[in-house]
Amino acid sequence: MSGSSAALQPPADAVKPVRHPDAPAPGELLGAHYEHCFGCGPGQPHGLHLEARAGEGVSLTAEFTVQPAHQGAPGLAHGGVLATALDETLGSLNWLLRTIAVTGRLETDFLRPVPVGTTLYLEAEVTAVAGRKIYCTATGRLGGPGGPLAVRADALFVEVKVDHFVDHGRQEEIQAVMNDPDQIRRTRAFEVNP
Ligand SMILES: CCCCCCCCCCCCCC(=O)SCCNC(=O)CCNC(=O)[C@H](O)C(C)(C)COP(=O)(O)OP(=O)(O)OC[C@H]1O[C@@H](n2cnc3c(N)ncnc32)[C@H](O)[C@@H]1OP(=O)(O)O
Repeated sequence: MSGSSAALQPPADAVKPVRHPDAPAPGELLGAHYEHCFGCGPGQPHGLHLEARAGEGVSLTAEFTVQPAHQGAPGLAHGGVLATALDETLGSLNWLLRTIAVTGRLETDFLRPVPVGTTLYLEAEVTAVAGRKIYCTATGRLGGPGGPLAVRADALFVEVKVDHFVDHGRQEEIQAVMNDPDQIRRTRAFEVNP
C-alpha cells in the first residue's frame, strides 16, 4: 500500500511553486549546502555524498551510491539511510525556490531492497506551496532513470528564518559556516527569500 496521508494534501489555497530567477540552470550541479551535512557534505566520511542537479521548473535529480557503511541487513541499504537520501533530495529543492526550509513531515514507501553498490537515482519536485508550507514528492530508482522503483516519498517542508539554526544549532558550527570562503555555499546557507 502507498500514498500520502491527509497531512500531506495541499490546502485549497495552495499555489504552484515558482522557480527563483537566480536558481541554477537545468543540468547544473547544486553542490553541497554544508560541508558536514550527512546527506551531501563532502567532508562527511560516512555520509551519502549525494549529488543533486537542477531540473526544469522546481525539480531536480540526484544520485547516491550505497556504501558498506550504509547497510542495515547484510548487503542491503538501511531504510533510515534511504529515507535520508529522499529527505536530502527533497530538501535540495528549496534552493531552487531560494527558501530556507526544514522537513516537517516525511512519508516514505520502501518498495524494493537496495543492495550495497547500487546507485540510487532520485527525482524530486515541489508540487505546491501554501504560505510557509512547501509540498514535495520524490522517487528513487535502482541504477538509473529507467530502473525499478525502489523508494518514494511525499513531504512537507516548512520555511524558517536563519534564526532557526542560530537558536537551535551550536555556535561553533554556525560561525564556521559564516566563515566559509565558498561564497555560493555561504549564500545558500543563509539567504532567505524576501
Ligand atoms: C546555518 C544555516 C544552514 C541552513 C541550510 C539549509 C538547511 C537545509 C537542511 C537540509 C537537510 C534535509 C532536511 C532536514 O533534514 S531538516 C532537519 C529535520 N527537521 C527538523 O529538524 C524540523 C524540526 N521541526 C521544527 O523545527 C518545527 O516543528 C517546524 C519549523 C517544522 C514548524 O514549526 P513552526 O513553529 O515554525 O511552525 P508551525 O508549527 O506553526 O507550522 C507551520 C505550518 O506547518 C504545518 N506543519 C508543521 N509541521 C507539520 C507536520 N509534521 N505535519 C503537517 N503539518 C505540519 C503546521 O500545521 C502549520 O500549518 P498552518 O497552521 O500554517 O496551516
